[in-house]
Amino acid sequence: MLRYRPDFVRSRTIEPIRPRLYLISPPTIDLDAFEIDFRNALNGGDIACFQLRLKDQPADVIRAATQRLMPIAQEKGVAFLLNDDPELAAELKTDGVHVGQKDTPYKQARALVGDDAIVGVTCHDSRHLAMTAAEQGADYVAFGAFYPTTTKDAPTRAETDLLEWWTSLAVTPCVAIGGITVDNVTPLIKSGADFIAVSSGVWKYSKGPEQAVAEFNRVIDMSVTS
Ligand SMILES: Cc1ncc(COP(=O)(O)OP(=O)(O)O)c(N)n1
Ligand SMILES: Cc1nc(C(=O)O)sc1CCOP(=O)(O)O
Ligand SMILES: [Mg+2]
Repeated sequence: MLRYRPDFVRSRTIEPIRPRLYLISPPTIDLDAFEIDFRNALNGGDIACFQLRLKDQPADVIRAATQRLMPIAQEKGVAFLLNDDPELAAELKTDGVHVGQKDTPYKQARALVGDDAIVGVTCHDSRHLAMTAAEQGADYVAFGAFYPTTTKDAPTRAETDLLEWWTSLAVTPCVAIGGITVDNVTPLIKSGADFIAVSSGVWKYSKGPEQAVAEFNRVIDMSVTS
């Protein structure tokens, strides 16, 4: 099966890495209205992947959103991941799934979606959780929340030294998440985050999602060259 996969392997070279944007949906959406925002965001510039994170929505709502949005993402080479539910991800043949510490455990999620799919794991601010997830074979580990966020009641705050530590020793890529905006993303880029996960910083950007994605990419390009 063809799967859309960003390069979830970091080679350790002296070249600075260029982090990529990891888009996360709002927790609830009106599908017709969101499709327009989504298309606009995808037109804004480079995006590695998109996570459909419709919290506590019925499976049929998630099915309908996936069937509508996944082809749009894949057409642009953007991997489509489902949050929380590896069984539904397997049924819908998404490119991957993201699981947290209170969701299906990594090994079970992997068994459900198969070896070709992307499986990412929330590791909060924990080195131990990240090492465990990476050893088990996770495609990425996610650290957060780096900044205050109103999207989720995030249980931990992560600091940039965690990214520096992780990227100095691990090859499994790391995702930085939580309250990230175009105005506060630079320290995360400088600390080595491989992926920058953003929800409200794109969907609630004053100039709209297309400009937000363009601006994130501009800041990323500036930060890796300066
Ligand atoms: C990329 C990414 N990182 C972290 C999370 C949070 O997952 P989780 O802790 O399971 O919380 P919910 O998102 O399910 O509320 C994520 N979804 N994506
Ligand atoms: C889904 C999620 N997980 C977090 C964690 O800390 O694990 S923070 C978060 C919210 C991300 O949305 P925004 O970019 O709007 O802050
Ligand atoms: Mg979860």
